[in-house]
Amino acid sequence: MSDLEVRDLTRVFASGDTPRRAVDGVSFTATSGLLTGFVGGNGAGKTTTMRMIMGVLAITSGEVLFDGAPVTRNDRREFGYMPEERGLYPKQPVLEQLVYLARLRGIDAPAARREVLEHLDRLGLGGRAKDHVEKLSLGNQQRVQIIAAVMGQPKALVLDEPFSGLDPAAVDAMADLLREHTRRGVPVLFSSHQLDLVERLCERLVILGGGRVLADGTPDDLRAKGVTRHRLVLSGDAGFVRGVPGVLAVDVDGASALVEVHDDDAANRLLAAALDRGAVHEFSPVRPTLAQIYREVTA
Ligand SMILES: Nc1ncnc2c1ncn2[C@@H]1O[C@H](COP(=O)(O)OP(=O)(O)OP(=O)(O)O)[C@@H](O)[C@H]1O
Repeated sequence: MSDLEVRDLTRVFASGDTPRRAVDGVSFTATSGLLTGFVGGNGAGKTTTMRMIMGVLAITSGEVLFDGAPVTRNDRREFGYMPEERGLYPKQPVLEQLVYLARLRGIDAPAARREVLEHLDRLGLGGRAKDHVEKLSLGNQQRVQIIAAVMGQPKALVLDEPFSGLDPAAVDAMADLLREHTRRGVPVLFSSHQLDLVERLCERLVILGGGRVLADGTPDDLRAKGVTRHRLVLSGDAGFVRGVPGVLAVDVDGASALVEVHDDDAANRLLAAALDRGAVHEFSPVRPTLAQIYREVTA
């Protein structure tokens, strides 16, 4: 069971006269056996962080640890990496290319062929083994890229946007595949802009903004820190909620309102005012979605 950890990781790009801190003191752990989602807006620093983890970009300061010790070249050789710039050769057949990549990882030829064919079948590409990569749709090329990253029992997986461009069936197949790796005790770190997907899949989350960690924890931890909203459903019009002190009306639609209450007193005032007007059919907390938490922490 080996965690992948970054400590105070920083990368400064010298662009003209004004150096830019694209990653600025980032620390987090991708725990072994868990799926960690890495989210953040465009330019937040996710790709730069992953490149430093993989050693394809020099670190300005800070460190990357694997299994509690500074990561070595040999460790990284055994990590599965899916880079942002997809690195397939367009004019080489799929099977040949994947077998070649597997052999670079030290897998012998028959085992490599067996593993590649199994993965192709699993991801619905069994009939495309002899096609050149360039003949595949972008989503199917993405599946090939994923296979390239997960072959040969990697010790950790670092995947930059592995789900982008995949259809729902491929997302499910891919999620199953990643879970198999977490079950082996491997840390899996993946970046994504698809918050609904991250919410569904991840056991841990790291939210990055402006090169810094804005929030880090399990989805439940982050939800507990977010603002809880309440849904109020009445028999009559709910528009009065707009005038209750300490209550922010997020959405009012006829007899139903979604509100944020600042404290328990405001909640009591709201409920009393509602009861004065007639029957209250529902007054219940609404768990914040990851998208809502994301908006709050990146605001
Ligand atoms: N080689 C480079 N030279 C100069 N600046 C760079 C370089 N690579 C990245 N940057 C800058 O670093 C910042 C972080 O970029 P990065 O690609 O890591 O973000 P990201 O979170 O992966 O974004 P996206 O979601 O858009 O892929 C951006 O402002 C980017 O312009």
